[in-house]
Parts: sequence; C-alpha cells; structure tokens
Amino acid sequence: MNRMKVWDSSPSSGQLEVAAVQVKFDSAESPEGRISRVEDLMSDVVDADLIVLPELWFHGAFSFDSWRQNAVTLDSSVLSRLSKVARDQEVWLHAGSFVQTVHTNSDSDMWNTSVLFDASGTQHTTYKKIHRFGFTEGEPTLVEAGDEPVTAVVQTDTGTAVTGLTTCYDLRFPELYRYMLKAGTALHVVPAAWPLSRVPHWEVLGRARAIENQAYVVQCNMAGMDHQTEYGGHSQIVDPNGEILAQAGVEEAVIQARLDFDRLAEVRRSFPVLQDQRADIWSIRDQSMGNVIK
Ligand SMILES: O=C(O)CCC(=O)C(=O)O
Repeated sequence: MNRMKVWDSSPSSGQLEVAAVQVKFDSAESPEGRISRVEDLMSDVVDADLIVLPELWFHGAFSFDSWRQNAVTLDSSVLSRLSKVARDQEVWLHAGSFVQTVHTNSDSDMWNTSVLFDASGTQHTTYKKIHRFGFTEGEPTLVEAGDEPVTAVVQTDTGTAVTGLTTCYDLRFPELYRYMLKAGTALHVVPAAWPLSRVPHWEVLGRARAIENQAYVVQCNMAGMDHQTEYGGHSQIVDPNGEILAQAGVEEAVIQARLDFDRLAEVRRSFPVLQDQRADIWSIRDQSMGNVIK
C-alpha cells in the first residue's frame, strides 16, 4: 500500500513565538480609527515571530451594510500600513481577513480574503475563505467563495512551520485541514469573528483540529458587539495534543505562546496515528500546494 508520509518529513522544525491579537469591535469607531488602535496593540507585542489578527476586524463581520463601501483592494492603504508594521517590527503578520474587491466603488466581486505578510513586509500569501457563513444572509449573499486551500511556509531564524490558512467557519470542516496535511501542515491559523453564543463549539473544534492532525492551532477571535451579534473572544493557542497553551477571555487581549515543532515531530513519531489513515478508501486527492498569491 502506498501511504503518504508527508507528516514524517515535514520541513517544520525549531520554535516560533506566536501572538494572537483579539480585537474589540465597536461600531461607533471608524475603520480608520480601528486600524490606528490595532497598530498600537501590535506595537506592544514583544519577541513574536508571527502575529495573528482576527477575521474582518477592519470591516465588522456582521456589518454587512458597509462591506461594499469599505471593501479593499490588495494594494489599499490599510494593507500598506499593515505591511509597514510587519517590516518595522520584523515579524510575520497574518493580518486577519478583509472584504476584498478588485475595483473599489464598483459592483465587482468581493471575497473574504486573508493576507499573510512576511517579516520584510512583503505580501506573501492570500487565502479566500472557502466556506461562507450565514446560510441565507451575509457571506453567501455578498461574497464569492474561495475554492483553493492555501498553505505557506513561515520561516524565521528560530523555526520553520508549514502553515495552513483557514478562516472562522472553515473550522467546522475537518476535511479541509486533513487535505492540507498532505502539504505537511504543522500549524493552522484561524482568524475568526465567532459569536459568543457558540464559544463552546469554537473551543472544542479548535482542540479537535489540533488533536486529529497533530498540529498547532492558533485561533484569533473578535471581542465586542457588532450590530446584534456579540463576539465570543476566547482566542486560543492549542498544542498538538489538544492542550490549550494560552486563552483570552471576552475582552480585547493579546495572547502569546512558543510553538515547538521539534516536539511536534516527536508527538507524531511516538503516537503515529496519521500513518493509519486510509486515504486509499477515501480518495483524498493527492495534490501539491504552493504559495498562492491572488
Ligand atoms: O460557525 C460558527 O458558529 C460561526 C462562523 C462565523 O461566524 C463566520 O464564519 O464568520
């Protein structure tokens, strides 16, 4: 039987210090005001290799009425400001996600797009959210769905991590994470705008994705109120055994933890559950994935 063993030979190694910045939403604050505040929050993060921001923190994930007006292109000023943060602080920055459009002030398509900057401020990777949340309103009616799983190699002097990019509601779809494991993912980053009413799901699903894929999971949520929805906070950093290394409460917060990918390799070696997958039965597609910039 031809069993893939990417998780054995994953290039992930060493250590990375990761911070998640849980942003409080206030609809009275302008997006411009919010970005200045988030810049301040990030400037207080010390010694991180990777900073992660939440989903749609700039727009408000439930502020549907202003998405079109506040949609950004990938060369917009907000993204330039975030690029500058990455460059000035010499840190990889997963800037969360944005309502992305191709042309502002038009009726062109929109997506919920995450953006990863490397430590020189270069836009390294983008990911368009695959699973749109809202059933009959919100995302399914306003934005296009992505159709491409995306991984990126986050690399610093201290460590390297093959990283899977997913967004919020994606957390409910384990097949996406299992699929990315074929690219050797050792870390999953999940920016989110997850409501308070379903925080128990958020906690358990993050731990489940970590345990079943023997990977680190960094979940960065919003706090505060957005229209009728209260965000749940509880951003968390979970290790490959499902242990919570750091967790926020419901307020604005920064959480931080050191991820050890040599230890992850040892977890995969000493409890080699991933080698017992039956991809031959499930026909999980074998496809190499690169860094996609869209
Ligand atoms: O799945 C959930 O309960 C929340 C998902 C969500 O809020 C989102 O994807 O924006």
